[in-house]
Amino acid sequence: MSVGTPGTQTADALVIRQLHKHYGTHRALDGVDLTVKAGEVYGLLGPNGAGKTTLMKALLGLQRPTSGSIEIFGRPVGRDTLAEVGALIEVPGLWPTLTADETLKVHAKLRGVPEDWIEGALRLVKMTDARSRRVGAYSLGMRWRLGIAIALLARPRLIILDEPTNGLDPVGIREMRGIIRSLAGEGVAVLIASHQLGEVAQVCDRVQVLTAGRTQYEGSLEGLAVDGDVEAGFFRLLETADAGIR
Ligand SMILES: Nc1ncnc2c1ncn2[C@@H]1O[C@H](COP(=O)(O)OP(=O)(O)OP(=O)(O)O)[C@@H](O)[C@H]1O
Repeated sequence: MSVGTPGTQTADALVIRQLHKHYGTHRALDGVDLTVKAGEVYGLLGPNGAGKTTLMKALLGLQRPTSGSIEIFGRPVGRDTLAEVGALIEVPGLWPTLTADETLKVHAKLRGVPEDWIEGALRLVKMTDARSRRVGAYSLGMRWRLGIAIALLARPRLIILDEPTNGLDPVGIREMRGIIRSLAGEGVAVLIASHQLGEVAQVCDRVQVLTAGRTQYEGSLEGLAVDGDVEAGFFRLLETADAGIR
């Protein structure tokens, strides 16, 4: 399946510069920079209240930033750029009595995409065998995969996943990682927001740690490590940032 057309335009799928969002005197985002390239998996990590949802909403055009810029494939956020974006916020609500095939047909009609694109989306999430079963009988992991297939239907070149591991068991998390890597292999840019380091970090090429709207770290996962321990480095960073706020 071809989702998007890697390499035909700029390699930067998403460029965020000096993004600020203030609610009154509260700075939910305080000068965040972030770039995700085509074929890259980027993890936005931070505790509750760090500003991840605020950033996602801004890049989906749901919220106007106080200042700063967001470009998707070189253009400011708007109707035409959002056609390039697929998003999955946790596990989607699905109709239990429909099969995966029927569910995707409904979404194909709603998005105005040809039905023959369904096949590729199902293959990418490894659901061709389960396509004729009713969604009500699916495990949470299968529902998540169907959610991804829905997000992929319109062949987006940038995928945004908010807390993708919520509720998934270890098998589901492993499958999720495999699917995310396949997407990146197809040239899709993937932005994952999560408050969990362990469950998503392994799949990321680069991560950014955000606390209270500020970037505390950006770079490779290894660079976050203290004495070779990435998790220890992550928690030390959160504690240091927390102490700075108090
Ligand atoms: N509409 C709003 N009005 C005022 N403050 C808000 C509003 N939305 C978010 N905030 C505040 O902005 C900060 C960032 O919130 P945000 O939801 O973006 O964080 P988050 O990292 O997504 O956290 P969570 O994982 O809990 O969703 C928080 O302090 C939150 O209370």
